[in-house]
Amino acid sequence: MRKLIAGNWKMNGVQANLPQLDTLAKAHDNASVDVVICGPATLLGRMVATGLTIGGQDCHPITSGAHTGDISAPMIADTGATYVITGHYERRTDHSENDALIAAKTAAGWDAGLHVILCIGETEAQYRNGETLDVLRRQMDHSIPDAATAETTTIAYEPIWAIGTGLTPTPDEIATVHAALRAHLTARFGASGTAMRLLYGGSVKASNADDIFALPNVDGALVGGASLKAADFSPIITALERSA
Ligand SMILES: O=C[C@H](O)COP(=O)(O)O
Repeated sequence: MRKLIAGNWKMNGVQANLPQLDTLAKAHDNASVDVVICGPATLLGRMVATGLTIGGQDCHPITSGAHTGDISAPMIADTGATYVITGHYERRTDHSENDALIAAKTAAGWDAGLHVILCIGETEAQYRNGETLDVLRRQMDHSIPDAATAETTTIAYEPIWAIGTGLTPTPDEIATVHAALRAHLTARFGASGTAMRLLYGGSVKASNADDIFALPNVDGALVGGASLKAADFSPIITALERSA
């Protein structure tokens, strides 16, 4: 399986930031891993023009209609983007998205021909109470539609308490969680579950990337803050290439 590194710009980025992508595109035009930037909807078309692989950060579960401010999966695909994130914790929290809605958005992404990066993760309280694996299995069972395949879907494990905090689980904890996720995916989806990429996300940076990418069942990363500047993101891409 080809590893994947995805940058999530979240609600950041205006036209003045596009040269960051030109720098990345030049530095990694022959990358041995898949490199994706999930940008703000306002910039997707311009981001596609850089030659990088581009994704959206969310999509509506239906294709069109009276939903002011929303963006559908076909609209994302129309920009030339080929990926979309669903289930990110900030969507689950800021917009009260539940697993059923995330499953519908995921299916909508597939229908539009987009590869979906579906996020799961536990809160700090759930982590402290030892509920992590139960929470993640429940999220996977209810937010990943039955039709998921390795070709259409990537799962990103993002402990909520690690997002943007500088905190990360220990390498042993990440390895334990990813092994459990892999076992669960294989039990449900067979060979496709074994081949489905599993990303780690949450405070990934150049200084911890090698340790995280060396872990079994870590097939890449979903990177937030450190994906905004080419100077920060490029060494993380290179670290993933080293591990591939
Ligand atoms: O989508 C990315 C994640 O939320 C991780 O964000 P972060 O790298 O800023 O912690």
